[in-house]
Amino acid sequence: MLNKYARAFFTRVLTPFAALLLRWGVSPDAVTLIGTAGSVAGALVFFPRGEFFWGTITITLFIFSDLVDGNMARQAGSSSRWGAFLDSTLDRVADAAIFGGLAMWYAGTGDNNLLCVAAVFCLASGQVVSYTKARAESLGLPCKVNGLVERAERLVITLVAAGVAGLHTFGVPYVEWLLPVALWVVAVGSLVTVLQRMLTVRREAFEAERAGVA
Ligand SMILES: CCCCCCCC/C=C\CCCCCCCC(=O)OC[C@H](COP(=O)(O)OP(=O)(O)OC[C@H]1O[C@@H](n2ccc(N)nc2=O)[C@H](O)[C@@H]1O)OC(=O)CCCCCCC/C=C\CCCCCCCC
Ligand SMILES: O=P([O-])([O-])O[C@@H]1[C@@H](O)[C@H](O)[C@@H](O)[C@H](O)[C@@H]1O
Ligand SMILES: [Mg+2]
Ligand SMILES: [Mg+2]
Repeated sequence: MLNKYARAFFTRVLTPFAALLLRWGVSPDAVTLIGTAGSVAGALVFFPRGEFFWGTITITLFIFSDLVDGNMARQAGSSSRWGAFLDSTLDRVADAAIFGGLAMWYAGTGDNNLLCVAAVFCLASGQVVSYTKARAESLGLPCKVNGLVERAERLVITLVAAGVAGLHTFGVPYVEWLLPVALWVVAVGSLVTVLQRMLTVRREAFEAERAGVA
């Protein structure tokens, strides 16, 4: 949904910045790599210590690189299969660090086994959501449904909740429940998305076989 409705807005806003980076000689691959490194560092330095506010701010600053790298490649006319592979692969790394960092907090000082399980479930199911599409496409099937909770939704729900919950450290009351709620929403939403994509690919596979496509 966000991919469909918010992408045009962010493309307009980020295009001048992407053009500036190109003028400075920065490559899209460098932006992909630096953005991932910053997101991973923000997640693994701050989240396991329960510093959700600063973790979210750091990750948010770097994660927008995922919108900038493709924008740069398109402006430069250098979009490539390698770039697409690098972008998607490193997205998985950043996602693992974000939900892994939250799981580490709940497994340690956060001391909540159930929420640790929820965070691990978000990590695993998010990777499976992405895998369903990648594997379908490798088999020549389009996987035409994106589903309820794509990556942008998983990140926005989790990061908004983590950022606001982190204000608890500064004395803001009644905000810490937001992160647990977000984790359950993302967990259930990702499960629904996996099922939506699996059913779609099943139908597409049977239709392709009936039509005699190998
Ligand atoms: C009080 C609370 C306030 C809260 C405010 C919250 C506001 C929310 C703010 C922002 C919402 C942001 C939504 C963004 C949605 C955008 C949707 C979207 O586009 O999603 C997908 C993208 C990128 O996808 P992808 O990488 O596939 O696209 P590219 O454009 O890069 O194209 C890929 C192709 O490009 C080529 N290529 C790429 C790279 C390369 N090296 N070479 C290449 O050739 C190749 O052809 C590729 O195929 O974006 C995402 O998935 C990222 C989502 C970002 C999510 C932001 C999360 C931040 C949210 C909230 C933070 C709130 C902080 C609150 C703090 C609270 C304090 C009180
Ligand atoms: O499939 P998903 O994880 O919800 O969503 C993601 C897409 O929105 C994104 O464009 C792509 O670069 C990622 O690798 C990933 O596939
Ligand atoms: Mg990108
Ligand atoms: Mg990406």
